[in-house]
Amino acid sequence: MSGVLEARDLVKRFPAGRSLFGPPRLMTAVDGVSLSVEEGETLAIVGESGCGKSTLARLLIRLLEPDEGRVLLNGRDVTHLPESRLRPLRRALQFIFQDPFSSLNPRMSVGALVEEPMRAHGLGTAAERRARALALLARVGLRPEHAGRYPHEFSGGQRQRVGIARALATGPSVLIGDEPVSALDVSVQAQVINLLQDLKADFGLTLIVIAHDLGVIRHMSDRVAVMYLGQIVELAPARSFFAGPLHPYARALVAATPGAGGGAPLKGEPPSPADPPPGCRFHRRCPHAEPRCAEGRPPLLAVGEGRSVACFRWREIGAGPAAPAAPALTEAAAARFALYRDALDAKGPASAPQ
Ligand SMILES: Nc1ncnc2c1ncn2[C@@H]1O[C@H](COP(=O)(O)OP(=O)(O)OP(=O)(O)O)[C@@H](O)[C@H]1O
Repeated sequence: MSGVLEARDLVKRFPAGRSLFGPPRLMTAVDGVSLSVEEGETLAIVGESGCGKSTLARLLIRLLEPDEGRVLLNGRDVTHLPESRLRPLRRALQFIFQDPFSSLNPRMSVGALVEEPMRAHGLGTAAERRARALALLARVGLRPEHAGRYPHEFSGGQRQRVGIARALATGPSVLIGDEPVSALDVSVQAQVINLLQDLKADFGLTLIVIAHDLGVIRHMSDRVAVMYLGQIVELAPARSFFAGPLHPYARALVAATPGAGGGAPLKGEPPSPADPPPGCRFHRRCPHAEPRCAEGRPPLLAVGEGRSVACFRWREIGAGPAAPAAPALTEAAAARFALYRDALDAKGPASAPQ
């Protein structure tokens, strides 16, 4: 595997209101993130609301320009390419939005919505675009007659399928899903996750998935990056992460997952990114904190077996009482995944899923 997308020391600041005197205040939404997304993997980015997941994803696909650091696509520095030269990158990196309804133009038919990115990128003739749109709609489980209908005529799951077909239209190599299933009913979530998994295999895609739900992430990711207040605090293969996270924040996140059997709950709210604590940003909420944690920022260190952790005490914590293991999918959810797969095998993708 090689790095498709690489972040090097990315920093992104936003205005954080005005102070009475002096310059406008800034908050650092992404604070020194380095990361390599490997070809063909599914990388999950997790963390509490506001920790910078979406900002990081937007930096990676150059929907935002960083204040510091670099973004590399297939080894090429694309950090400061002007919009006029971002066309190939826009083709290669596509976004799946959380709320498919708000991301789809209600006045366009579904067929036209899937054709539009191809037209925008000057791909194929009108007939070729039409044929490809129909093929993509079929591939995501919609029928040819759906092409003439409008987004409001579809269920949430079907609209997300349209969003996925549209994202695939330009032949991207990387798909980024920002909470791609969190707006959907639980039963439909499983179908869309399985669809993404199948598409990933068929099209040789690399997936970056932002999600709150660790059950979803456990089911679909190869690696997990945990963010806290703009920084990555743990990066690990999903299997070892879910067998026992090392960073105290990651352990608390996993322990808080329904079905994980509890464990030390997270104390308090995350601090404001406009006024982060010194040292380790988690130390005020950390049950393992000691004085040095308030003084210096622990670096994200490789600790073997492809894992990295930003904690001075990871070794003692890892060797301590068993880490909370993330719950497996509930039996009901697992059965739904299996059912969906069976249905696809038996009838093909046009079996009108929700
Ligand atoms: N365009 C913007 N202008 C000002 N502040 C922003 C902007 N975008 C994000 N922020 C702030 O940056 C921080 C990180 O936001 P971001 O959306 O990246 O977090 P997140 O982890 O994706 O959160 P969520 O899970 O709630 O979407 C938040 O404090 C947010 O308010």
